Amino acid sequence: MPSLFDAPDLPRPAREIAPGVVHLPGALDLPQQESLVSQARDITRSVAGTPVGMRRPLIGGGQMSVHVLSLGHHWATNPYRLVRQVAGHAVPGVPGNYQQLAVEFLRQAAAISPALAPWSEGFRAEGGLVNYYPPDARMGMHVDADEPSGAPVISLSIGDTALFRMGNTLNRHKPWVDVSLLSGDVIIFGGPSRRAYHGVPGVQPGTAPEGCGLREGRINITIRQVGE
Ligand SMILES: O=C(O)CCC(=O)C(=O)O
Ligand SMILES: [Fe+2]
Repeated sequence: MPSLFDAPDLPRPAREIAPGVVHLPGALDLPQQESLVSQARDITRSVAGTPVGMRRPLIGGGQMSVHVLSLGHHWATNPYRLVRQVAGHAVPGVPGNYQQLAVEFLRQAAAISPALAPWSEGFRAEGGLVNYYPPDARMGMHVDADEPSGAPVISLSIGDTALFRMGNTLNRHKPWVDVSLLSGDVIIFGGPSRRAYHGVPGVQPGTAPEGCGLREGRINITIRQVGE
């Protein structure tokens, strides 16, 4: 679906794509991307085959095409609640470097979007999700409603280019804004868009740059504050 994606040679300034949503193109250099991928891979391996390992969650009637690893806490069902361990297996912690990255990108984003300014100090990286998108994966429109906190979500993209769709707070339909996320791009969403619908309609296979740490597919890391 290349027609969905921007021409790769267009200038890509840092900008607010919707109220409280800031795109920081190329915010992570290749060595940073490579080391985040290798760190995520080590964590994933350390819990592989356990109930807190990377998995493809069931949602509604189907199974997600994206593989998900929870960091810091895990959402259990029946009853729906935050847990720190599953069947005796501890959920892997949030790596310390996520806190520093979150604060750095929040400051950059707050300088562009006044709605994010209240969060440029005091953010706590209490939870994280590592999403792995195989080349044909996608993520449907949804709201990130699991965290009681209204703090912004800091979202890092590594690997294949993704089409990211930021919608509205009312429903999963238009109006929305589409933006191509290249390897190393960061999106921060908060303020009036913290509970907006968003999703990833597709990933462009074969676009991961040499040296990012991934040969194919895409990794998305989100860093989240959970409590108020
Ligand atoms: O992969 C992305 O860029 C978005 C991921 C996302 O929306 C989520 O994990 O809640
Ligand atoms: Fe999300």
